Amino acid sequence: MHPAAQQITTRTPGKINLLLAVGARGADGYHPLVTVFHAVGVHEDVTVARAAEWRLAITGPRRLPPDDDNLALRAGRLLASRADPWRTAATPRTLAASITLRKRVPVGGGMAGGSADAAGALVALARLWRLDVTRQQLVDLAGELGADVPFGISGGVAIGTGRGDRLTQVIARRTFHWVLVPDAEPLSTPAVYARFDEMVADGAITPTTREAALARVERVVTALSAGDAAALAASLGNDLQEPALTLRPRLQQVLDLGAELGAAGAIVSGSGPTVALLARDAHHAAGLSQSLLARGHETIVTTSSHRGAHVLP
Ligand SMILES: C[C@](O)(CO)[C@H](O)COP(=O)(O)OP(=O)(O)OC[C@H]1O[C@@H](n2ccc(N)nc2=O)[C@H](O)[C@@H]1O
Ligand SMILES: Nc1ncnc2c1ncn2[C@@H]1O[C@H](COP(=O)(O)OP(=O)(O)OP(=O)(O)O)[C@@H](O)[C@H]1O
Repeated sequence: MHPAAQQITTRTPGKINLLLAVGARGADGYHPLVTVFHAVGVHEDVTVARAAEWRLAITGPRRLPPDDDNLALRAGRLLASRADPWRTAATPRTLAASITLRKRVPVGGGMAGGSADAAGALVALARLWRLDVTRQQLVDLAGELGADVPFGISGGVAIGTGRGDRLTQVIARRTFHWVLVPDAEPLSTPAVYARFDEMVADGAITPTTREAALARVERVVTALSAGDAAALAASLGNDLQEPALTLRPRLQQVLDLGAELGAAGAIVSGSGPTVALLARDAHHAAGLSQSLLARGHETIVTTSSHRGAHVLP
């Protein structure tokens, strides 16, 4: 047997929602969703090392203070509290770790960066502690941390229902090219859902029924499997886009600019404020990015990512 690794690093993708159909708020405060998650190559790396007590450090181009509420720490503590049935002879008695996040996903950007950190921490710690736990058991635990966390583990393309945490994986090996435009200020996910509720109450928008949502999913999945960027662009949809735009009106200018510059499609990612522009190919993406940079916008050029949280060699 190999000696137990003292340090493990995982890599986990951020996401955009190709489709985000939102139903009416339920009694539990959550909205029933039908969504198509699409992982992109903007990654969070989570390094864990054996330690006597919990520690957190944050590095990388996107920063936030390393406080006790960080989702990666919450993930670690949750796994430690549930680990007993999964212990092996190689599992340390004290389950704590030092966690280092290398963040690349915009913070509070609607791309599930914090969720990716939690997903990456679960996979990394399960390996560090030599737990006999299945990926599905980790996915189930992930759902307790947040609606977007299970997808961080599975990655690729998945249809999400329930709170967005019940996943059905879609085989989609084609690669799509995206130019992401982050906004300087985060948007709060609960605030965007609350704005959705206000707009529903005002009659400005209507929640999407499950039947309507499933028909839209089919269009997205067909476009994905054909590798057809134009068809995918035509099938993109986000019910949180209007609420996000009323909270952050300047995002409309980015959407309009994307269309003007010839993006195949333009959508707010999840609860925003990051805008995702779909390009025809890598060359088109590079050109779009250049034009946006020349107009003073930050951009991230990326593609579909086919793997969820995985251990780096
Ligand atoms: C907008 C999305 O990113 C789309 O994938 C997700 O729905 C948000 O997922 P998340 O940030 O992991 O969400 P959680 O941390 O579970 O919940 C944060 C808050 O978002 C709202 N929320 C979330 C998911 C959902 N299906 N309905 C909701 O209303 C609730 O107000 C909740 O209190
Ligand atoms: N590891 C983390 N990385 C980023 N934010 C975190 C983390 N842990 C806790 N948070 C808190 O969660 C908030 C939102 O985080 P995140 O970057 O995941 O937003 P998001 O991408 O909009 O989320 P989602 O798309 O899942 O709704 C941050 O403003 C921060 O206060």
